[in-house]
Amino acid sequence: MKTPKGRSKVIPARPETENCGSFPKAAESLAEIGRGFYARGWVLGTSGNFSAVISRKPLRLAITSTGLDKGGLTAKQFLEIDEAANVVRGAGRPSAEALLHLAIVHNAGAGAVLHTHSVCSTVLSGTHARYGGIALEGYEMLKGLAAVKTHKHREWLPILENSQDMVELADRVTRTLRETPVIHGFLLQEHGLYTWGESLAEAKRHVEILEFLMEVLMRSGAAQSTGVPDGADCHGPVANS
Ligand SMILES: CSCCC(=O)C(=O)COP(=O)(O)O
Ligand SMILES: [Zn+2]
Repeated sequence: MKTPKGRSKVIPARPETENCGSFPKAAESLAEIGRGFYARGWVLGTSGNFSAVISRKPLRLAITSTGLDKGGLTAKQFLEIDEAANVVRGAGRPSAEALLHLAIVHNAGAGAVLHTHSVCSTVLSGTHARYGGIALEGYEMLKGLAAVKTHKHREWLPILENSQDMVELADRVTRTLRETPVIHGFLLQEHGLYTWGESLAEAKRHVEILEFLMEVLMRSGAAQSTGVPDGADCHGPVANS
């Protein structure tokens, strides 16, 4: 590309290429993030899975093996997979949800994909399933999502019906991402949260922001319905007779 003065313009590397090129480095960073999420209670009981793009052409992901306790996650427990979820480095089976990671990488341009199973995402994805998603609006923390500049932003977190058929589910994930390209994550009903980012750091931030906002929603609901005496209105409890 030429500048108006005819000089070649240096195009900065896209942040999404940040993870590329080093499987060991990506696995190390993902393992550290996974242990942190376990400590927060977001990936208990072997739940959750994590991946990062390490090469785009050909497509290669570092991804967790299936069935791991995330509390002691290490870099050695990661596998390298290709665009069809075949293992090309390491021994073992990749996450059962690898096809969802690939669908997100393909259709959201993600450089990293993180999946958590917090109590809040599990509860809210059930209570809000009949609305098709959760609208998050008015919170300063929304500005932690990529490209969001104001608390007035309305973030739509779609809820997809859960399934054990990963081919079918990956297909619905793909359709959701094509139909609503502005989202930063989605919920699987009574299952958990998927979010992603151009870089691993961005994906981690998105988990923290979305988990925070879901916890706020849960606690706000509880705050409104607990400690309020029967028959009370917003001016206080009814007088004792
Ligand atoms: C008790 S976790 C059930 C499976 C699941 O939803 C999950 O996130 C972990 O699956 P993986 O195959 O990645 O271990
Ligand atoms: Zn899961």
